[in-house]
Amino acid sequence: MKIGVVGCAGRMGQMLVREIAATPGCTLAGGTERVGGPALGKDIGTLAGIDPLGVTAIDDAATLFAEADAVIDFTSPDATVRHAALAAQSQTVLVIGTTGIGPSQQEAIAQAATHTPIVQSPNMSLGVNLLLALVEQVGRALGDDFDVDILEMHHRHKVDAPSGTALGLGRAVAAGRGVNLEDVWQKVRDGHPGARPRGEIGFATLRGGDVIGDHTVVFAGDGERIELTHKASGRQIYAKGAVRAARWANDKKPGLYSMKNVLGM
Ligand SMILES: NC(=O)C1=CN([C@@H]2O[C@H](COP(=O)(O)OP(=O)(O)OC[C@H]3O[C@@H](n4cnc5c(N)ncnc54)[C@H](OP(=O)(O)O)[C@@H]3O)[C@@H](O)[C@H]2O)C=CC1
Ligand SMILES: O=C(O)C1=N[C@H](C(=O)O)C[C@H](O)C1
Repeated sequence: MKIGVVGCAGRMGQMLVREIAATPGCTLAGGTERVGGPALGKDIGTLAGIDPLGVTAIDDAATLFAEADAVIDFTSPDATVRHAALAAQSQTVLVIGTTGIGPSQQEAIAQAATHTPIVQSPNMSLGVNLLLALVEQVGRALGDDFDVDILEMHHRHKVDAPSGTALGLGRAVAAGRGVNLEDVWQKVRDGHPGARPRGEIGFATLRGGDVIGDHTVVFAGDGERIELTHKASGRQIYAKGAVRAARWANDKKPGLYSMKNVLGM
């Protein structure tokens, strides 16, 4: 299976190139970077810190989509929407890990998925997807007798907040309680917000250093507290999940899928 990587010089792009090169049955179809980017023309293996692969980074995503069976995208929301349109045009499988995607961008992705299989998840790791299932179950069992806040910490370079995973965890708790996250979320507390309303789902965002990704869901009741935590110690968990998703989607009908589908959860 030929897999392409858009944003191949990024933190996740490099990890994906390494993962694809090491996966039997997969070959690298190529990689892109943005127009004018410093990685253009460089070997994507060298960029990823492995032996040269004889494939250089290009800025023409349409060519990559035409050549690849699947493309993996961990870039930025605007770029992802353009890539989803190209995937629809060429009917290429697309795996989206990019977070910080807004409602109108999400609609464009859903539209593209009517033409080709797209797997989208804010976190491709097995552990976080298990955590999503657990917090939905705990949210359902405890209801709003317990207050829920979601804490996340990431490296200093991260540009979106709260993280896509934190929002996904909030959505899972809300689903367990039978409410919409958007009706109950509190993404920032500042000044004099007053006492906590019943049913609120809060978020706390920490940024610093080289933290890869920590998430904790706190269920705080009277006299007791449950905390469910996931800590990533390497980015390979995300790359492994994304390559697995690309291979899984290869024989699927057009549609918008999640890691839940890929993992059969
Ligand atoms: N779902 C998951 O499991 C995970 C998701 N993520 C998400 O993935 C995204 C990327 O994260 P990360 O790798 O750390 O970020 P990086 O900034 O390191 O990588 C993004 C790369 O995409 C490039 N890029 C931007 N626009 C384009 C374009 N139009 N065409 C081609 N390349 C482009 C960037 O280039 P330039 O630097 O020039 O802008 C950069 O090289 C984030 O949204 C992050 O939250 C991260 C880890 C796991
Ligand atoms: O930007 C990151 O690094 C990560 N982003 C994803 C998110 O926003 O949840 C997943 C992971 O936590 C790493």
